[in-house]
Formats: sequence, structure tokens, C-alpha cells
Amino acid sequence: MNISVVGTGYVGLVTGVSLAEIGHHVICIDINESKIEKMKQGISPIYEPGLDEMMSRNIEAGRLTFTSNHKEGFCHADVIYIAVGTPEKADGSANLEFVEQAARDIANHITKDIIVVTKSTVPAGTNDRILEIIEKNQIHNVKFDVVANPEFLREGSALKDSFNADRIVIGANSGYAASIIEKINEPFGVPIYHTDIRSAELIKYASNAFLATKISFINEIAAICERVGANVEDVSKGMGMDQRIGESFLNAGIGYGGSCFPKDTKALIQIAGNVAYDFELLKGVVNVNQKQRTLLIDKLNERFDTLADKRIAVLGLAFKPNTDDMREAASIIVTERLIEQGATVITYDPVAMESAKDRLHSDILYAASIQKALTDADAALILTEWDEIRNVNPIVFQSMKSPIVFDGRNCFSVETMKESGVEYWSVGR
Ligand SMILES: NC(=O)C1=CN([C@@H]2O[C@H](COP(=O)(O)OP(=O)(O)OC[C@H]3O[C@@H](n4cnc5c(N)ncnc54)[C@H](O)[C@@H]3O)[C@@H](O)[C@H]2O)C=CC1
Ligand SMILES: O=C(O)[C@H]1O[C@H](OP(=O)(O)OP(=O)(O)OC[C@H]2O[C@@H](n3ccc(=O)[nH]c3=O)[C@H](O)[C@@H]2O)[C@H](O)[C@@H](O)[C@@H]1O
Repeated sequence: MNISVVGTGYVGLVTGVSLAEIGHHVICIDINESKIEKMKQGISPIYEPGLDEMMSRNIEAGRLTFTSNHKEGFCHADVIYIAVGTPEKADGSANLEFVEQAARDIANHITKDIIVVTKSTVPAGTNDRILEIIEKNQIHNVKFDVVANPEFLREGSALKDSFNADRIVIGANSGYAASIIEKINEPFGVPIYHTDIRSAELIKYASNAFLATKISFINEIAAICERVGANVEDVSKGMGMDQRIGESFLNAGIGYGGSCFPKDTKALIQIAGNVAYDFELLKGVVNVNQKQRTLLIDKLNERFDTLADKRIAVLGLAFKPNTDDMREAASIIVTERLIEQGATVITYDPVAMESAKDRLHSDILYAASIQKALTDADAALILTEWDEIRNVNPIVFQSMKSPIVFDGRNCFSVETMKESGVEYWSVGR
């Protein structure tokens, strides 16, 4: 099958590469020319384990190409995937301008019958809007179908997730289009769930909102644990053993970040609001997460009279491990607060320091290693649970002015830190 993928962010690139890997001919299109030039050389613009190798293999096999020219990108396509961004607008709703532009680009260039597949996360009704835009703007009189095929991959394990997904959701109002998209996806060997377009659109938001709800729920339980002398890790383990609850997404910490949970929860509140429904539960989830982001700052302020003369080491900048993605990372607000309070901030992250430089305050210092960040620091904050940070020998904290650690990801056992002479503050323990 000849497939074109519009947009080469996380989702577009991983979709394109994995469809090529299972044998399709894929051309990825992006308006960002410098990105396209990099990808043509087999260099992924994002840090994602295994992606460079899979990209290069498929480029060499002639199954994967890149272009910034929509006409060239669409000329052989049987199916076009839309994977452009749907960022947050000021009011929290999803900004659909890139999706709508992609639909116009398709309308301007298609010359034969086509199926348009929407991978981007879009509010219910958007695929109908895509259909309307293409119908209104198409130059050649061809037939086309629209299919909603939301993406559930996680950054940092995107390829693993694509090849071992729990399900592929195909939302279509035409049996023919649904069967073609099912056939394309068959080699993944993943269960396929068929539904109508609007239900598929909502499955994506509901899934992200539910996972975010689990996180805010356990974070509130963690706050109670701290006050009643319980251990949130034991509580979540004991809860998760009940298969109806499940053990995943019950890790307490400094809340969820990243490119999707924050924007998708707010977008779903707006989607509900647009049909006169007040999604009270989800508003609570968002508010709890907002507070959780600065939990370590609150703990620091309780421990120290002032941060004005303090040197604070921040370990981990990315919103989660195994990615250099800084979108909605807790480190942004945490370092901002530290700088506001006059602290000297020295940071370390195994891969995200380059991407962090564009997002963080210019006064922030970057260290070449955990050891260098900790040297002479008054306190250390752990914001991302990279293996390199988790696996550090706690003896390393002895190089600090005073070994005081505030761990937003519960990387260490309380006992180990005690035995190592570290003053250790974690979440819910
Ligand atoms: N990042 C993630 O892990 C996941 C994202 N999603 C959803 O997938 C969608 C894409 O997200 P990301 O990959 O993070 O997006 P992104 O914002 O990182 O990348 C989008 C890309 O599309 C390109 N683009 C924009 N308009 C274009 C056009 N008309 N023609 C060609 N290229 C165009 C941009 O230059 C950019 O490179 C969003 O709706 C997101 O919610 C879903 C699951 C996971
Ligand atoms: O729509 C999306 O973009 C994607 O959003 C998330 O994936 P991702 O944002 O890559 O990362 P997650 O592993 O879900 O983590 C999100 C945030 O929640 C936090 N988290 C996660 C799990 C947990 O138990 N506790 C917790 O605080 C992480 O630290 C991170 O900041 C979903 O897991 C994917 O299924 C979805 O496709």
C-alpha cells in the first residue's frame, strides 16, 4: 500500500517508520524543511530509543522517503494519514488550525480516490469537518473516505508501543474504508476495535483523561499518606493487585506533564462544556495536577527559611525518562520558582539538556554529570526518574554541602537513604 503521512512529530514519524517496517511504501511530509533534510539522512529529530536504526533500515530498503512538498508527497498515495499537532489554545480547547490546513493541502492535491486517516487527537466531530473541508476545496472530482484512527503510543517507548499495542481503534462510517485500514494494520498483530468515527475520537480523550485521573487520584492518596503515616507505594501496590483497578499509572509523584495529558484533559473539559456538560471530576484532576507540580517547592520552603543564598541541584529535566521532550515538564515551573526565590540552580539530565535550554530561564546552569550537579549543593531535587538517577549510589549525595534530597519520583527506598545518611523527602512516604 502507498501511504503518505502528513506531519512528522512523534506520532507522524513513528507511524511512518512502523508502517514502512511492516512492508508499506511510506512518504512522510512536513512543512519544516530542516527537519525533512535531517530525516532524509536517517537522523531522527526526536530522541526515541530504536528509532534511528529502524528509520535508516527502511530508508535503505526504499520503503521510507521524506518530502516537504505536498504535491510530491500525495501523488502516489492510496491512503493519507494526518498526524499534525493539535496544541492547546488559550481557553484550553484544541487548536485545529494545523488539521484544517492539512485537509486543505489534501484537497488541493489529490487526483485519485483516497482514504484520509486521522491520527491526530481531535475532538468529536473533527473528522466530519475534515470531510467538509476536502469536499469544499477539492480540485479534482474524486471519492474519499475519512477514518479516525487515534494513537496511543507513549514517548520513550513509542516503537515498542506501536508493535505491542493493546488495541488499534478504527472509527469509520464506511465498511469499505474500515476494511482497508484494518488490512494495512494487520501485520502489527494487534487486536483491532471497530467503532463509529465520533466514538473513536472520544475513546482517545477518554483514555488519556482516565489515565490522568489515576495519577491525580494516587497523588491525593499520597498527600493523605504523608499526614496519617502510611506509605503510598504500599497503598498503590495493594490497590493495583485488584485487577479491576490495575497497578499501572498509580505512581505518586510531582504530577503528569508531557505533550498530551495536560492539553487533552483541558480539551475534554472544553468538549464537554461545548455541549453544556460540566465535567467536574476532570476539573478536579487538572487542579490537583497543578498543585502537584510545585509540591517539592512547598517542601523546600518548609525546610529552609529562605532559598536566596542556596545552591539547588535539579536532577532530571524531561517530562519523563527516555525522551528529550520538555513539553509541560515539571522542571519548567520548578526551576522558574527557584530562580524567582533567588536560588542558584544547577541541573543535569542525561538527554534533555539541549532541548531544555530553549525552555528554561537563562540563569540556569547545566552540569556534565550527576556528581558535578551535586557538588556543594544545599539541596537536590529529583524531577525525572531516569535509570541513571535511580541507580546512583546514594554515597554520591555526600558531595553536597549537606545531603538533603527532595525526590519527586520516589526513586530510592526511604531505608537506603536513611542508612546512607541522607535527609530524604519523597512523595507520600
Ligand atoms: N506526542 C505523543 O506522544 C502523542 C501525540 N498524539 C497526538 O498526535 C498529534 C501529533 O502530535 P505530535 O507528534 O506530538 O506533534 P508535533 O506538534 O510534535 O508535530 C507535528 C508536525 O506536523 C508538522 N505540520 C504541521 N502542519 C503541517 C502541514 N500542513 N503539512 C505538513 N506538516 C505539517 C509540523 O511541522 C510538525 O513537525 C497530536 O494531536 C497529539 O495530541 C497522540 C498520541 C501520542
Ligand atoms: O496521547 C498521548 O500523547 C499519549 O499520552 C501518554 O503518553 P506520554 O505522555 O508519552 O507518557 P506517559 O508515560 O503516559 O506519562 C505521562 C506523564 O504522567 C506521569 N506519570 C505516569 C504514570 C504514573 O503512574 N505517574 C505519573 O506521574 C509521567 O511522569 C509523565 O509526566 C499516554 O500514556 C499514551 O497512551 C498517549 O498516547
